[in-house]
Amino acid sequence: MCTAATYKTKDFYFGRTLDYEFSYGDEVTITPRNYRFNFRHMGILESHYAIIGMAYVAGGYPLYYDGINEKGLGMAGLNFVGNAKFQPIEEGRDNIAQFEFIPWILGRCQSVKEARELIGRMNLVSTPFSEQLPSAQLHWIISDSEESITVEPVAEGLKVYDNPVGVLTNNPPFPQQMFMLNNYMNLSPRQPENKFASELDLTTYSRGMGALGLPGDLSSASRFAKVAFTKINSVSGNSEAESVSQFFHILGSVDQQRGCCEVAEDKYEITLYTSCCNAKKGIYYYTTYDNQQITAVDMNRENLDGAEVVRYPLIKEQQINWQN
Ligand SMILES: C[C@H](CCC(=O)NCCS(=O)(=O)O)[C@H]1CC[C@H]2[C@@H]3[C@H](O)C[C@@H]4C[C@H](O)CC[C@]4(C)[C@H]3C[C@H](O)[C@]12C
Repeated sequence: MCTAATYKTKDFYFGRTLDYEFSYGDEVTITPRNYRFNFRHMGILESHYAIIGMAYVAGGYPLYYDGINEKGLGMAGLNFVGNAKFQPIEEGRDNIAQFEFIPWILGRCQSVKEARELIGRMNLVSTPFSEQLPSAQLHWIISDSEESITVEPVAEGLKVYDNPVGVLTNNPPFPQQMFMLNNYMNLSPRQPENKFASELDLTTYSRGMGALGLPGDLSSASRFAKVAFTKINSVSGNSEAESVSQFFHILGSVDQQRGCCEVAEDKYEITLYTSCCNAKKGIYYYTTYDNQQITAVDMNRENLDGAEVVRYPLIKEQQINWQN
């Protein structure tokens, strides 16, 4: 399972948790403007917006899981297993392989509005990256500081939904996730009043009772509600440190601890990494399961006019700051 979220203070933040039972070899990867993207059905894109994000780099090619571009647009792919369907190649449309979707959008669009236009001409096809890396069944969130959309490749084609919460998890399809928020409309960060029975002397015996009923399990539908509630009620200062800190707390509300989600005997899904991008400044912050110290990579400290990807292997070991 995975969870993605947006957050706005003075700047705009975009990030995700990546929950899985193994890592492909994730690296913070910067693709500068002149890296030649060779699209399988669309030819070569000689120059494009620079991108920073998490990727598995295979044979020099950045297979992005999530990222932002230099214009402040963010995009993340999350599992959508069983529902994701890719189309056959169609003449006259922009045929984009599933693994090319993130560079196609982040390389060419400044905003969600522009992304909608490109997606309108697009046909998402299942051309695999390689025999060893077949198409992943994903759906995507695309966000800028003003709005978010969810893109779902289903049997009928690509569905694009407005995403007013700025949150995405996994199954079921997005309209159902949104519908289920109706179940929680009564929840509040404030203490409840006794509406149950006036003749009973019911009291608030604990803080936090206004959100009693907010799910805490790791299912995708529960994480959707939990992170939406946390994000929407979040309060933080505007500074970079306060915003980044609050963002990690928002995604921390759906963190997966080893042992709580068994996927096979003795195999557990865990939060492999959590990311938080300052989309305005081009900074990719992350923590990993064993390293809760925030690490940052700033795309603007690299030569964005270059032609080769720049890779930062994750610092995965715990960094304890001893005080004595
Ligand atoms: C496994 C990841 C999604 C994690 C997730 O959503 N887990 C939820 C589990 S559950 O179903 O809901 O139970 C996805 C997100 C991005 C994916 C990667 C990216 O799409 C980039 C390439 C794409 C290639 O086609 C396959 C390898 C790959 C490198 C993908 C491997 C894997 O499918 C990733 C890493």
